[in-house]
Amino acid sequence: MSEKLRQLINSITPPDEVAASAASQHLDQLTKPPGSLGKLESLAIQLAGITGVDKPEFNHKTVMVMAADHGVCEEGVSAFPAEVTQQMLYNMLSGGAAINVLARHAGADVKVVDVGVNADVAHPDLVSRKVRMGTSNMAKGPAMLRTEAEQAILAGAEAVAEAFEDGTRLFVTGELGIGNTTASAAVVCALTGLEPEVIVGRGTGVDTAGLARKIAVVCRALDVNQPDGNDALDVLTKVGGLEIAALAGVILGAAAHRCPVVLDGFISGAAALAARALAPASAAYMLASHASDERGHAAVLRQLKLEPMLHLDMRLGEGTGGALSLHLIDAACRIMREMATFADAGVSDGQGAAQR
Ligand SMILES: Cc1cc2ncn([C@H]3O[C@H](COP(=O)(O)O)[C@@H](O)[C@H]3O)c2cc1C
Ligand SMILES: O=C(O)c1cccnc1
Repeated sequence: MSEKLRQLINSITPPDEVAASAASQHLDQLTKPPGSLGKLESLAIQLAGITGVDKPEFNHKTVMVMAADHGVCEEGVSAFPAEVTQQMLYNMLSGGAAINVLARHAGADVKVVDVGVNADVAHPDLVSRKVRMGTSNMAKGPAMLRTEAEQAILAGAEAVAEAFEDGTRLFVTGELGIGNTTASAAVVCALTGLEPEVIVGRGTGVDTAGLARKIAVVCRALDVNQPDGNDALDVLTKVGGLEIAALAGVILGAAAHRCPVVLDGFISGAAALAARALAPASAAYMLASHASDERGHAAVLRQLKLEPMLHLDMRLGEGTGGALSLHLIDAACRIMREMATFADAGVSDGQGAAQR
């Protein structure tokens, strides 16, 4: 492992327990029965611990979209052709993709990073950090070199560092890459030991024959490459994707900067498992936005011990579920800052009353 990656991993420290406990005490003084705001309360406490500020406010949020192509597409694992990655990339750079709309609606920026799109893409708003022109077909051999997986992780972490310099204090994981639900499924199976039959899903919507082909391809990729489940870098190298590795870097980078990182769907979940394996302390900085309809996502969230905020039957990726959950994060922060306490409002608290 490179010195740079080791330094990144070592710079991640546990959240601030003092700020988390101050947030918890503040919540109990607000004019409501204790705990009655449910998950908004645990969210507020987690955000305080992450930032070290008892009443945090996130004025600058960024969806980090990592984009790359997949050699495994030649096995017929997606309902869409591989060129859609570059076509959608231009759509996203023009502001017309779902993530552009939902990020605008939530007041967040979108930063698009090319870590491995199989085309020369040039656009003033595109961050070009191309490691290579897409992965090799993992059904036939390793998807990439170990050094390339490391380079992709660092590209994600460096994109976070730049956004942090520009003022971003909360990150959302997003991605684009036709074929990436296949690579993500292989990563999840390799890291957790779960069977492809329970993890591989329909992605963009392959039919039943396509699903069977996808499962067989993931089985073959695991068999051919024998990734070491105890070595996340080996897993990303052999059956991963450049954008999946870069997303692991986004997560590690956010944790290193003590910023919350909101996970989107299945692909983000695979990256989160890899990030946690590389740096267990990063787990405390993760928030699960939604439960994706992709088969396997529920198992990924169980492995990560995360509960999703939203259940909207979405299965798009790009960071769309993450962007929607920002409304709840902002709501939790406003509760902390704006709600009156029992003392402020002259409302009797439950202390003197008969216990329920
Ligand atoms: C038009 C379009 C827009 C998308 N935006 C995100 N994805 C999502 O679907 C792809 C993964 O699914 P699979 O593994 O089945 O190829 C990724 O690009 C992911 O970001 C899209 C897919 C399509 C077709
Ligand atoms: O859950 C996701 O992130 C997802 C599911 C299907 C296709 N693309 C992304």
